[in-house]
Amino acid sequence: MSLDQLSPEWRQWVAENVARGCTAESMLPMMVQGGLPRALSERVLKAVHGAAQPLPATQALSPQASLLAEHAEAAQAAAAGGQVLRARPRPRLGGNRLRLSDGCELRIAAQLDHPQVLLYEGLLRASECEAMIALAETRLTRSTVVDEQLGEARPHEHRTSAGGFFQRGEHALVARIEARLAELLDWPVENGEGLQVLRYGVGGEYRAHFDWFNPSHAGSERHLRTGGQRVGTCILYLSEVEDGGGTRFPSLGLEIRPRPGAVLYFADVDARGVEDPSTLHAGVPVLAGVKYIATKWLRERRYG
Ligand SMILES: O=C(O)CCC(=O)C(=O)O
Ligand SMILES: [Fe+2]
Repeated sequence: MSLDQLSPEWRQWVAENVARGCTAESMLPMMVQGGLPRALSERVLKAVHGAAQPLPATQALSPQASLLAEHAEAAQAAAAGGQVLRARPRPRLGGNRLRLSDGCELRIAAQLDHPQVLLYEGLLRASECEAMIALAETRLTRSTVVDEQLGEARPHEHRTSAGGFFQRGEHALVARIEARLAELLDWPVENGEGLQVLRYGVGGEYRAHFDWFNPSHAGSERHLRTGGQRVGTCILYLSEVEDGGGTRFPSLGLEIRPRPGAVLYFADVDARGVEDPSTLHAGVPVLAGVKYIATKWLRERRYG
């Protein structure tokens, strides 16, 4: 059957959207835009929309709890008249403790539903945090921000950190972290930007900003062309910071304090896939010590 020709991620996407009651007309453009051949997408949609029952999603890929929560959110969005524009990662929500296929054990430390924010502890061991810092140390340069009009990266007084980029899979450790995140968030490795390690000294900060590209800014176009919108952000905390250096969401009154090995995930878009202004966030100034984090932005589609 045509469904067998889809990757597990696409099978699950199809299953969820059929279960949500999305029409073939709304799903087809998203499949084609996501890189599936049109003829195959049409065959799949014909097959699934002809079926009396929604397709069961596989347990292994998505714990039931995660599916239910996501469905409830989508149902709410649909009830509010919203149409699902983009898919987004599906962070694992089931169970206080999670085990990934490479044996990594995590704990869900905090969860917020709107916007979707998850704090997982235990993504990295202490030795892995130290190894990431050591790998990055040789390539740290002054961080930049994207110019709103030109789309170019340039240093800015609002972002006083030093950073170093890693290509996807550049080192075994980088690849291992990427595989864990992909499994934890149920989002393909290929849709992720490379990991970026940031170092903030005392006074270093990243003032309030959005990670999504503002579609109304001229400079966003060239970024959106490759990989589409940023749909999720991962911040991996690599060091113990003596004082300050939290990640703060001013409109939520929420601040996450750095804890080595933990990862903060938040969805940059709401359940319909629309850029979410409540994700405004900042790296607050470091008051004592040094803050190291690794950031990964997840794109709507295959990136690079
Ligand atoms: O430093 C932080 O805690 C936040 C970093 C951040 O927002 C980013 O790199 O986009
Ligand atoms: Fe950010």
